[in-house]
Amino acid sequence: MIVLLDVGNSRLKLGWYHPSLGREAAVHAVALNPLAQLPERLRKWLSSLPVQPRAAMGVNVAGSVVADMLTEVFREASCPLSWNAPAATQLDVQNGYDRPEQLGADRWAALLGLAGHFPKAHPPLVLATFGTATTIDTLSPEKRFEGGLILPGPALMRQSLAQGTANLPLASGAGSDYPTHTLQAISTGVVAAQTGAVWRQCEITRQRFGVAPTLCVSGGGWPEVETEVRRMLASLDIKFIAHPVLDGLARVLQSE
Ligand SMILES: Nc1ncnc2c1ncn2[C@@H]1O[C@H](COP(=O)(O)OP(=O)(O)OP(=O)(O)O)[C@@H](O)[C@H]1O
Ligand SMILES: CC(C)(CO)[C@@H](O)C(=O)NCCC(=O)O
Repeated sequence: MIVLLDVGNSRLKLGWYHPSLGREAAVHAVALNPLAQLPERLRKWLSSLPVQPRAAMGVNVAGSVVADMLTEVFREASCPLSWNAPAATQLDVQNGYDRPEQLGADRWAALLGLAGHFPKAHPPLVLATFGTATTIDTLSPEKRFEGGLILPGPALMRQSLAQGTANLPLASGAGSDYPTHTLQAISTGVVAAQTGAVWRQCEITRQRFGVAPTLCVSGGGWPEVETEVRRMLASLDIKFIAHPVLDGLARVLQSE
């Protein structure tokens, strides 16, 4: 059994892969804040596993302090931890970033996972992930990563308005076509910004490839934007993928 880790900006997502059983569907999330509690939480999770893992593989976008902390916990558990880094090509995916190593390791693993969900010929794919940050990445029919957007995720957008202005509250709640009070105006604005960015990438991708993309969506922020995305992009085929990053890591292990 091999542990899979997706170390994001706010949370660590943990799963496992078994060579004959594949990837376990259930995923356990651990907050990175407070960081001092992370080792203990991780040890507890490790000791709850039915079989002690022999190795771990992950991606990390949370920086070297977190990476070092995790490496140490896994070393103590006799379970060496390796990191999957973005490359110019890996498995069946090509990386179109100017400097492939600059691409977030989570985005790269998610693209590897995405490609695995489409083993046969497919239209262009747009993968929108609504996490701490939102990323909207395009994979061509030839499985080349063409590039993508980074913007604040829905929660970060709402927080930035509350922190950066004198009068605006931390908003939540349903949207409206014509918001008539402040909370609604903010909630609607945030969802519209997320949806607009997705719409732009889908439209640009349709123009580039001459065929509508399949929109794949993921992340804890998806429920917040789902109604609006489905409304504004009603003509598109939309597919939810629960854990593309861990799917990508499992594919890497499967190929070894
Ligand atoms: N209780 C909640 N607290 C904060 N965000 C929430 C909550 N419920 C849903 N969300 C939404 O989930 C989004 C965060 O998504 P997700 O949990 O996938 O990210 P994350 O795992 O924290 O990100 P990262 O991978 O960068 O650590 C927020 O932008 C927000 O819209
Ligand atoms: C964009 C995030 C924060 C999304 O988690 C992460 O993938 C990251 O830190 N990326 C590095 C920069 C880039 O992908 O261009």
